[in-house]
Amino acid sequence: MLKFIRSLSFACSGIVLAVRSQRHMKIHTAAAVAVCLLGAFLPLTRLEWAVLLLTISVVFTLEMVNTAIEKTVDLASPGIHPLAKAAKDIAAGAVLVAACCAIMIGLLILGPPLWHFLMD
Ligand SMILES: Nc1ncnc2c1ncn2[C@@H]1O[C@H](COP(=O)(O)OP(=O)(O)OP(=O)(O)O)[C@@H](O)[C@H]1O
Repeated sequence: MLKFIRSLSFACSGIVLAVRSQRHMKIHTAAAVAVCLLGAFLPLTRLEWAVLLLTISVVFTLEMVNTAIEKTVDLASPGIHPLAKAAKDIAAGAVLVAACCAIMIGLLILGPPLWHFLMD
């Protein structure tokens, strides 16, 4: 049990470190808070909330994995290397794919009820 709590605290400090040190994590956090606040004012179904939360978690997870890959590459290959570039660019590309899909999902779910709310 004590080992589990220790592992949990290391994982939590990893989240805090990622949010504090990574500009993109701050942007994702601000976007996630804005989406949740907006969602709280709109009549969303449980399924829509589930999709929004899943989407937010995918973006956060990929950004943290991207950061971990960047740090591992910097440690393993401090000099310039084409494989280091490929690893970092592919990891960053994964975040970009998730972020673009998240924007589209957000528009699909929040767009119509927000439109009704503003037009009524
Ligand atoms: N060791 C390296 N060898 C070759 N190219 C690299 C190397 N390190 C970084 N690059 C190139 O420079 C780009 C920027 O790398 P950097 O480590 O600054 O990440 P970043 O995208 O600025 O991330 P962040 O701002 O989140 O720290 C990479 O995407 C890659 O194309």
